[in-house]
Amino acid sequence: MKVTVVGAGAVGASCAEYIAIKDFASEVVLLDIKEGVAEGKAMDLMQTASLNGFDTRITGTTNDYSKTAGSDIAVITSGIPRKPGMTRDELIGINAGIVKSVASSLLEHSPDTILIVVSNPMDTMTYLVHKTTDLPKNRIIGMGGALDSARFKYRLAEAMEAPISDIDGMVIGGHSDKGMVPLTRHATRNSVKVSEFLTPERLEQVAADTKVGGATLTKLLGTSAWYAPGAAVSGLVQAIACDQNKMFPCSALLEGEYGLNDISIGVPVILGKNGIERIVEIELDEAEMAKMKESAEGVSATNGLLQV
Ligand SMILES: NC(=O)C1=CN([C@@H]2O[C@H](COP(=O)(O)OP(=O)(O)OC[C@H]3O[C@@H](n4cnc5c(N)ncnc54)[C@H](O)[C@@H]3O)[C@@H](O)[C@H]2O)C=CC1
Ligand SMILES: O=C([O-])CC(=O)C(=O)O
Repeated sequence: MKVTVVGAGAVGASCAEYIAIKDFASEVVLLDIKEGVAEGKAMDLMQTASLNGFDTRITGTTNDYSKTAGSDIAVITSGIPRKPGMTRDELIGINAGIVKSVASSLLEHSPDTILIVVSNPMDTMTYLVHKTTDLPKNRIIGMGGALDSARFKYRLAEAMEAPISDIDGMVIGGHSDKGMVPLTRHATRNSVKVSEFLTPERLEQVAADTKVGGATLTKLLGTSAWYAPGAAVSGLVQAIACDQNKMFPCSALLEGEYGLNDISIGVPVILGKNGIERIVEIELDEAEMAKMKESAEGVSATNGLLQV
């Protein structure tokens, strides 16, 4: 199993590290345009192999796509991150060009690969890859909901003073401060609805904190987060590589599901060896459906800024 990660920055390197530590891939190739950076990070990570007990071989390359040939899965993290006070949408001008050319170079050398898009604004970058490549829709996956759901569970556990392993919950919709739709009504602590433990006001606060999870970290760090994003990507990669049939909310191209068309947005999907094995349509109530519709309008407006 060969995995390429384009962008050896904060998220790319974290993602490579988690993939290696989980030890399910034979090879991870890191690629970056900055001379020597991918090679350096790959070497540094390889020097953790005997300490962390993995056999995955990590190599780095400066923009040589021939080294990525035959990748089963390729992750796109190349592009600029936001700074405090910015929205993810503001990154579109620079990141669209990068994501489009990276996807095309990857496919030249790995025509059968499954692409995972991470660069922001992620739903729109995923849509861009759908529009500019001829890959079937199951092989283009946007990562956002897995991360947002992890943050939702963190906030729920914090509010309930419960261990995170007790909590289950999911965030769908667009990966943006306003567009996320935390499914509070469906969230549970060991199968018991979270509304049994928390007041409606506290649950509102949990949802609000979840939605600005990325912005909160960006303010603290001066750039956006990387540990949880890297871990979330590694979870998707593992589900595909190991044909786990695991369910994650991912940005997927919709053709009528949830009443939406011609948009890539976060919905629950089953991930296995073919990428998106299927989209899961869960029953949403009127309020949840209205939030999803509003979220989709936001993503569509950003898609409208693309020049494709
Ligand atoms: N979807 C999600 O949930 C998340 C998305 N992100 C996004 O991921 C992206 C990367 O974030 P960070 O790793 O923190 O940024 P970073 O600045 O640390 O790393 C980005 C890397 O991309 C490289 N790069 C730029 N153009 C390239 C090209 N044409 N080919 C190859 N490499 C290229 C840069 O040299 C840099 O090393 C950002 O757009 C950020 O907003 C970050 C966290 C979560
Ligand atoms: O907040 C950002 O810009 C990066 C990101 O998407 C996240 O951490 O959720």
